[in-house]
Amino acid sequence: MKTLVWEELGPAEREAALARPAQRSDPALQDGVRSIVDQVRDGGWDALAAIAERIDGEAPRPVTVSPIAAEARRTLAAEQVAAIELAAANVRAFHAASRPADIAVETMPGLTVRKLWRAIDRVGLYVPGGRTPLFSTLLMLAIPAQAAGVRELVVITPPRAQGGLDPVVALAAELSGVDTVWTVGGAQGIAALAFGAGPIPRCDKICGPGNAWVAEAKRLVASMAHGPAIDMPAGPSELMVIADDRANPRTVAADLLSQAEHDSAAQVLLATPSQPLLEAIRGQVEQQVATLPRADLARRSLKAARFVLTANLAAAAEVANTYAPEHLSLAVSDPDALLPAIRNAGAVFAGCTASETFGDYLAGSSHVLPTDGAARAWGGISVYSFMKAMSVQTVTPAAAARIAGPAATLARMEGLEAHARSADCRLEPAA
Ligand SMILES: NC(=O)c1ccc[n+]([C@@H]2O[C@H](COP(=O)([O-])OP(=O)(O)OC[C@H]3O[C@@H](n4cnc5c(N)ncnc54)[C@H](O)[C@@H]3O)[C@@H](O)[C@H]2O)c1
Ligand SMILES: N[C@H](CO)Cc1c[nH]c[nH+]1
Ligand SMILES: [Zn+2]
Repeated sequence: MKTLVWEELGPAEREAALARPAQRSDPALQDGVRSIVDQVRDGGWDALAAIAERIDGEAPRPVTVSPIAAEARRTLAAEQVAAIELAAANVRAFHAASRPADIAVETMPGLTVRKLWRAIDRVGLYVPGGRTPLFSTLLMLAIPAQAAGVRELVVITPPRAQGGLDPVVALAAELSGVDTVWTVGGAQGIAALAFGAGPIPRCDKICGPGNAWVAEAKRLVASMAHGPAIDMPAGPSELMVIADDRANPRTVAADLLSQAEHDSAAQVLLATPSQPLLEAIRGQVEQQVATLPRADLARRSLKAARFVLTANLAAAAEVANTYAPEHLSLAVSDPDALLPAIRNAGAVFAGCTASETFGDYLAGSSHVLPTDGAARAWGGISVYSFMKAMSVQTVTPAAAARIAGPAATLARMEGLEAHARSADCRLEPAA
């Protein structure tokens, strides 16, 4: 947990201070991912099965979720099932309300342009499960995809350590309207979704977060010829907290640790104008981390933590905009006053009673969010992630007669005679 005084840093030091953990862009990892992706693309199912067995202990299997979900309902406590159902209901409500509306604009009399939203045909969803099955991520992906109307979802997740599909993942799948989950993960799973492998069909787009292997594999397949689209860079978790002296150090420390426990490559940051608060939060982090079941993982992540002392809250907001965190908590007494200054963040938690954990599980928005600075240009998963807009032009004969001349003129100005003649044809009476 490094402390930095923002005003004392020059531009290069500021950039270095806000760098992501180096392990996320390890060249050996990138080479490893490329090798896996190439093998699966060229070798299909046999290569996929061999790699999956070597890395995760078993070949991919399509698992029908209903019997396993039924077992989960029998074995889980009623409050556990109720909590998942609550999360699913909130995520569904938010995304159903977020569906985009088609529009029609008459740009000139008789000339109408519509924007029509259409769902993507086939989308691959990655549900992380290396350390612990993140069943909540299945809700956060599949429910928005269903709200968008995707025809076919191909869902994959790593097998459990003891093999097979986790029952709670099966229950989350059932609640999200997904009937089959493939037990395959990592870069090999992403390659299978990207290029197809045996019965796993190639997908038009791959959505979902994961560790550095998964994030790098998505980046790579999207850059390859005939590769799929991807949702966004969504790698190891990040949280920045902006706090003023009204913030509770215990709560802020708990929030920081909530993301540090995800991954040794996760990163958490604090920006505050209050030195006493900064020190109090540091003390709380040190105290609380010792009591966590995942203390080792969190401690490794905390090595890349940054505690930034700023001149004021406006400067803290600029630190956030420069870093562009996946999650940004505004642990300040007047979050609405600070919000207009925030431009770059995947999700914002406004005020001390808002919690990153609420967003992770059940507020309603998706917790699949851009990391590694991608929040400068990307938003998190929404129904838009699973749709594209197509324009439709309709023209009355009278409007065609009015616009054919200017269109032909523009075409000839670009030296494109065939375009011009195509416009000119619209001046002729219909046959
Ligand atoms: N950005 C987001 O929206 C978001 C949301 C949820 C979770 N996350 C992140 O997802 C990640 C989940 O990570 P995880 O590891 O638990 O699960 P994961 O499913 O992402 O990755 C596990 C897989 O990685 C592969 N792998 C691991 N080590 C490997 C190695 N040495 N060689 C080859 N392959 C290897 C294996 O195939 C394994 O099954 C965390 O980093 C978490 O922070 C991010
Ligand atoms: N915080 C993660 C996104 O970075 C999502 C998650 C899933 N489960 C718990 N948290
Ligand atoms: Zn989380």
